[in-house]
Amino acid sequence: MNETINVLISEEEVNKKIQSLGEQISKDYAGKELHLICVLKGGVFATCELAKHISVPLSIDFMSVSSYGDGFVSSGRVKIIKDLDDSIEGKDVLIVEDIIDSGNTLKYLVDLLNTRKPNSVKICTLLDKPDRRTTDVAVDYVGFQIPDKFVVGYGLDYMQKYRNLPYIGVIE
Ligand SMILES: O=P(O)(O)OC[C@H]1O[C@H](OP(=O)(O)OP(=O)(O)O)[C@H](O)[C@@H]1O
Ligand code: HPA
Ligand SMILES: [Mg+2]
Repeated sequence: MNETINVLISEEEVNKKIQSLGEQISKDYAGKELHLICVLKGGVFATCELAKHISVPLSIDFMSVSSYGDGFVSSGRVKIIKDLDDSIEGKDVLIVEDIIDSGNTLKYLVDLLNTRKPNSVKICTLLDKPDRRTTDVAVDYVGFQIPDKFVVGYGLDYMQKYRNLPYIGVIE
């Protein structure tokens, strides 16, 4: 079955926003090196686009976590599918996500990464759905706040589909 998808945030708006986030992050980390952590799978498009607009030296590592399975609602259990390859000890870490919804995933990740003695841990998310938050997490860089709708595109999936849409859409 094919779902109907309406555009919520256009490709141009998304790309412009990520560019400005990259410029802000470059200013904030001037004189430092940055270690980006891409949260797979959803964070992959935002991470790649953001990295292109960051001008301080950076490295990238990948962690794969999952809590939604194929549904619209978080299972509440965050499962590590793939851990980081490299140590983050002493590094300035920036976690890059596609969305913060309940907050379960980022809360779990921040708590986990903080046990590994990084110099700092900050969060950048393309989308923030504040109405759905059940766990408090401090987010440092937000692209867009969105209403309580299930969105797809730019890394976000519904049953593993639609991640490749170059815009943010809403399933109706
Ligand atoms: O704030 P939360 O309620 O935790 O929701 C946000 C998380 O859910 C999605 O990932 P998902 O677990 O579906 O895995 P995926 O990235 O592989 O699609 C999304 O990419 C975030 O990582
Ligand atoms: O709105 C969403 N869409 C896709 N995946 C998600 N994971 C959390 N929220 C969402
Ligand atoms: Mg994800």
